[in-house]
Amino acid sequence: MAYDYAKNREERPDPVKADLKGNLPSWLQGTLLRNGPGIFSVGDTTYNHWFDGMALMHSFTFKDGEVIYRSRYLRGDTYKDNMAAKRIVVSEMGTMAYPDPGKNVISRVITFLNHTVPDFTDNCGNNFIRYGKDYYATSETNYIRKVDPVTLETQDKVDYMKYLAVNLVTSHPHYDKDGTAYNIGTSIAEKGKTKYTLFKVPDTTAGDKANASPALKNLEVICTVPCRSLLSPSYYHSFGMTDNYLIFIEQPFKLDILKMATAYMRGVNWASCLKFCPEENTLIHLIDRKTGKEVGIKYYTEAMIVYHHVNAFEEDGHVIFDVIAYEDPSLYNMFYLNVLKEQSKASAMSVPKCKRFALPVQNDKGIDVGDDMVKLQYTTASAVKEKEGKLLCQPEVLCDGVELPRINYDFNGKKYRFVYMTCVAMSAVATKIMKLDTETKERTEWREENCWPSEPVFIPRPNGEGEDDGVVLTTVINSNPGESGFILVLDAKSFKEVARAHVNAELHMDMHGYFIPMEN
Ligand SMILES: CC1=C(/C=C/C(C)=C/C=C/C(C)=C/C=C/C=C(C)/C=C/C=C(C)/C=C/C2=C(C)C[C@@H](O)CC2(C)C)C(C)(C)CCC1
Ligand SMILES: [Fe+2]
Repeated sequence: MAYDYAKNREERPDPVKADLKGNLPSWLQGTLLRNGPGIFSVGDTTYNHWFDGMALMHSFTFKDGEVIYRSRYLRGDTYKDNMAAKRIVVSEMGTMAYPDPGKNVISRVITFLNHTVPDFTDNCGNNFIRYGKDYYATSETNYIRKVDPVTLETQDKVDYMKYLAVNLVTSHPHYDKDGTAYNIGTSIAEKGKTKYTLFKVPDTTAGDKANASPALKNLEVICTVPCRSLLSPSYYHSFGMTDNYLIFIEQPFKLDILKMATAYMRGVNWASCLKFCPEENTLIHLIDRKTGKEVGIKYYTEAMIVYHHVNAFEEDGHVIFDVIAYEDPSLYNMFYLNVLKEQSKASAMSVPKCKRFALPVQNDKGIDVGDDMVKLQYTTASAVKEKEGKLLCQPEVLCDGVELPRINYDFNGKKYRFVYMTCVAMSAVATKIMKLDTETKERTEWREENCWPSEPVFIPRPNGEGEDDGVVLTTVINSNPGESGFILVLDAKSFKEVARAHVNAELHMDMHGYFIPMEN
């Protein structure tokens, strides 16, 4: 049986108690929020791409041995405008929409000149971010939408641009132990300059800035990185962070600003303005978090496309970081709804690989050209000196066919061992999740017939011992006849089932989740 990606999914706003099998650990208290596209057609119009779908959020609340489920559409301006017009009128990455379908090219030009750029979407169907005390549904535009993490009701629309010149921002920030959030955005041709800005948002739940709302009011710029090509900034989806460094990959997968300027008029989507340049290399920027300065070494590697960073850490004068890397942009192309309909084409995706890079941070004076500067026993990753201050990095492949990586976030930026991921094999539907031991390369898998698990989220046991002391939560779409979907609780050490809670509602394929532990 195939999963129907194009089908509109229903919301279930009234809380329902899930049917529990097994025993939940008593310490597991909190809410797993998940986000993903859920509405794909309105009236006679349909989005071209699965990522474009209007957000459907869902949540699983673990409390006193019970699991409560609910789901709700994000009722942002995009949702309201589309619903009021009974057709898709707001453009997304993969779908260019026009308020008036009858318009010809000339009137499009006029509309274009009037608006310069059409309405930006606030359809935030990718992930959740916490800034200060607030939770936001996010995609990658300048708009984020505050949501009530209990009822999933849609609240204020917040515009990054009020606080910082950025047109695109990732939905994968990092958080330090004080709760400060770190993120990166691109500003396109602002005052003639195209640049990436790394910024941080202090936690406002404590201290004298506690009342600032939104927390973005307290945003501080860490540094800006100029784009290596002014008219084509790189696309990126996440970045890496260690105790002392930020890792930003400037990959040759770029937005062509000139093409974007005419996209609306030409009737093509934003995604068609993305170009992959395999003949170019990938630049790796290593930035000192305290000074905001780049390390004085140019690190580069061959062309690749990375969406998800896994983790990064420092050891013996190196910064080691793990990512999920592709050889081409086929992942994005595979998620066009017409491609997903034909399963055979869907298998044309290049295999995502979990790769480890090692960046020596020490000065390269006295090192011969051609020498590998990586001095770590446990990785075959290399960084060969090409000339003064320039290193060519070759990664070690830790594992093939994996995506949507999660770790024990208490180990973010620190030496770590375990990654939890979905397994990707020749299809847009994951049938397995796995735990990877990056030290021994051992893989432990969970699967069940006709079941499609989501991104696995690790929840640490409070005061737990060891990195994998906790549980892994994954929501499972169950296509076995007569059976319903469930949230699965696995013991993270053994990767064995502890409990499952069936929901009497249809689960949908989603993207990312965020766990909010219950306050004691
Ligand atoms: C470009 C641009 C503009 C427009 C920007 C817009 C609309 C941006 C929207 C960006 C969005 C929605 C980005 C979303 C990115 C999502 C990504 C990279 C998702 C990756 C997903 C993966 C790897 C999924 C994996 C899988 C899933 C989900 C299911 C599993 O079963 C199988 C598996 C693992 C393959 C403006 C602001 C109008 C003007 C300025 C420039
Ligand atoms: Fe993502």
